[in-house]
Amino acid sequence: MQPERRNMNRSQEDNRNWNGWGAREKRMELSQDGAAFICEKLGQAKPLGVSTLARVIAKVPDSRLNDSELYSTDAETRLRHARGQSLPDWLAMKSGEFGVFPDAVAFPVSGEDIRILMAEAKANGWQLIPYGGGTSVVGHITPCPSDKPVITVSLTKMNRLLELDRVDQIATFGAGVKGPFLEAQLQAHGYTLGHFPQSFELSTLGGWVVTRSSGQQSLGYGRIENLFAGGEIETFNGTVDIPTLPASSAGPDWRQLVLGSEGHLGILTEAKVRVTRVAEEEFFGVAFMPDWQSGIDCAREIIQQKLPLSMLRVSNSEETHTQLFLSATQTQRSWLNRLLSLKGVGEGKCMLVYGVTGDREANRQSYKRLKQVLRRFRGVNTGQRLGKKWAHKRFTFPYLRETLWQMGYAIDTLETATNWSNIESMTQKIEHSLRDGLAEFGSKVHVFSHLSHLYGDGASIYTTYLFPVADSYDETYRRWQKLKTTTSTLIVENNGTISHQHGVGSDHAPYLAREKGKHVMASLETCFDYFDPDKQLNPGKLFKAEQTDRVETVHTEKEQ
Ligand SMILES: Cc1cc2nc3c(=O)[nH]c(=O)nc-3n(C[C@H](O)[C@H](O)[C@H](O)COP(=O)(O)OP(=O)(O)OC[C@H]3O[C@@H](n4cnc5c(N)ncnc54)[C@H](O)[C@@H]3O)c2cc1C
Repeated sequence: MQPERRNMNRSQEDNRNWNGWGAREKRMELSQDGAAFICEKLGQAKPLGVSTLARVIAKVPDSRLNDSELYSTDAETRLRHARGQSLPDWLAMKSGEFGVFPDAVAFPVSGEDIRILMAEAKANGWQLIPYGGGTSVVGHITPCPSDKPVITVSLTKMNRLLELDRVDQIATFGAGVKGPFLEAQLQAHGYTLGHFPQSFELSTLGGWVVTRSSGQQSLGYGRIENLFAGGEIETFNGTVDIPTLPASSAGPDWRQLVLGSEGHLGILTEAKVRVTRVAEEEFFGVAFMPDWQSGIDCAREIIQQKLPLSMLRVSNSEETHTQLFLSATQTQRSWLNRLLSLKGVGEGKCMLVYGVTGDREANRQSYKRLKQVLRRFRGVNTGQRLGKKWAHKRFTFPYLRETLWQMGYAIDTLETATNWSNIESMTQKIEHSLRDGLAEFGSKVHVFSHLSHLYGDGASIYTTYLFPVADSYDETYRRWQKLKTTTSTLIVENNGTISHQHGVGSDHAPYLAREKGKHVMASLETCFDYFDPDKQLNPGKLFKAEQTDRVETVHTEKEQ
């Protein structure tokens, strides 16, 4: 590895907020109306003081590693790779109380660099944390306290399109490529991956694969598990080449183990993905349903009829109300309300956003059928104007987090997936659990949900919640923990998955055994041990050693 590889491209690093989301120069402002709406819902709040970068750099302890050309031990670089984007990560970054830092950060440029690093790690007992874009919201990349040195391995320099096979429609990328650069490289050749998570700006292909990510247009393009065709993963037991077979009945599919492996199995260096030609036409539109139940029923009908849309999401009435306050002026809201009430859609209205992607003639047919179904469920289609607005802002919403933080409000999300027959009841339970969760502290929580990804047999429920920060970071964390624990327990106890798209990391690890059962947990651990016998890869995530008691208890309940 060459010495110049040690330090990150400083301009790229410096442009990113060190203690929040995204690029430093970007913001999402809240209108006066929007701010008043939040204050009305949650009461006035007092923001917490925020630490400075210089103060945190001064707190970074000396690295336990000697200088080497394999990695950088620079304090600021270590700090910038110590945390992801969960609410606990935000509290740590804003307060400056990071807790644990990696001892070094490596910036390999090839699979060979990673093999060398892993050989050294094996010989010296170092722990390695693979790092994509650092957008995890469940504590995937935060180092756990350890008596062994910890190196975070950033894939950021492995970001090129290495091959585009037009016959097979398979593209090979360095796994560290971020969303915009991946699409730019593909679209230059007339292709797209079509994977657009809301974190698109910063998250990477490797991160998407190993966390089983889902993009906003998964309805049309498929989730990442449909797009991931194969590639190369470096493990402590050697390189594993995953072939790109279109289909196979030759035993279990190894790709399925890489998907969701969360940096435990090895480091994905190259990912081969199934791409499609850029569509002739794409548009987004918005309809309003009279109430939540008709929104759910209409969405289910669209999906079960297999109407070929690329996206569909339905907000409940609280989310619809909130979105309109945050993004539309009073004049726009009155105009919309008047129009909708003339057509029989009133107070309980629910917003349904759809995407149509394909060739013009096919789109025309899909759109015609969509409008028929909407009418059957008494929906009012407002066409593409609001859809364009949605598409324009689809990746900017995360910037609102900083604006709200500066007003004294914390924001977080929870997500699950469950069968259609359980959707209504599950949404109610989640919202109820969050809304009343801080009553004992006299604190309000504003909660709203949407169905974000839809399937023939069910859907994912994505819930956003906001609450005023308490008068200290510790107390704010305790309140978040209470909301998270109570609601996560409720989800797994009511036939929901602990995560539809964010993965397990450390925050969801305590609930995994409930979902998988004892035998699956044990066999997964055994398999991972084969590739990482000394547990050097991202320890403390996915499986939590200290959760053994809970795992046993939960298992006994489940398997009896
Ligand atoms: C504002 C916001 C919006 C989001 N929206 C969505 C969404 O719409 N859909 C969605 O699915 N998720 C979403 N997420 C969650 C997050 O973006 C995803 O989990 C994403 O897949 C993480 O990718 P990353 O490159 O940032 O990975 P990181 O956060 O860097 O790492 C995540 C995990 O992957 C491992 N890892 C990363 N790269 C590799 C590699 N090459 N080899 C082996 N292991 C690796 C890490 O060790 C870690 O365990 C959102 C997050 C935020 C903050």
